[in-house]
Amino acid sequence: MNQRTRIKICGITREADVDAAVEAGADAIGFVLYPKSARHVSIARAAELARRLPPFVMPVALLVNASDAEVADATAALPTALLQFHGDETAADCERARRPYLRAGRMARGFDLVDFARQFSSAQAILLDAHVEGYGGGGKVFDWSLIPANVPRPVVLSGGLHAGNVIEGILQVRPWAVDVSSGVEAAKGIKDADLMRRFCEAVREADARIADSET
Ligand SMILES: O=C(O)c1ccccc1NCC(=O)[C@H](O)[C@H](O)COP(=O)(O)O
Repeated sequence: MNQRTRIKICGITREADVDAAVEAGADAIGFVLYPKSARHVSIARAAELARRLPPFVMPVALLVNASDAEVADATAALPTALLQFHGDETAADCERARRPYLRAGRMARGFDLVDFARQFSSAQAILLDAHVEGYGGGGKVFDWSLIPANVPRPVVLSGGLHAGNVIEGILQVRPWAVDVSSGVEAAKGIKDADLMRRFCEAVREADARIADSET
């Protein structure tokens, strides 16, 4: 049973936001390597920011339909990073990286998440995001009732989360982890320390309610 919902804060571009996210309680920090994103950082910049992370806080390198060369550059520059494939990558594409990875699934009515999770059986987890233009980071909540009970991989709940809805999301979905970007921002790529703190506090509140309900 997942006693503590892990927290990923994504789209970090500044040193102060790395430090504030860690202080707030993030378990993982996402760096968007997708050039078309407003939260994009270069591989070198992501490596520079990742060097600020203390032990036990994981960097996540986020890729969208990157070339094998780009993936190789990212894994060389970020040797401890978990990869997150957030485009149209196949399981073979993801596995060629030979690195633990998350695979994003963009939830929409008719999307067969169980089959998708079976396809990506080598993924550490499936990150469930809303189906938005530009692949991700859209700040949009999807219908959590679309998530079946029998997903055969750990689930990361994502898409439009914030301090005001994450408790409900955790109680309803019971994910392994939650992921947030827009919901803790002052502007795209500019995180708000107070919003990050409140988000992580809300996740702790959800975990406490679950623990109480099981005693
Ligand atoms: O964050 C982006 O700009 C982005 C762009 C393209 C693909 C993925 C992207 N982010 C991936 C993430 O893991 C986000 O945290 C996730 O989509 C949730 O974002 P939000 O709904 O803004 O919390």
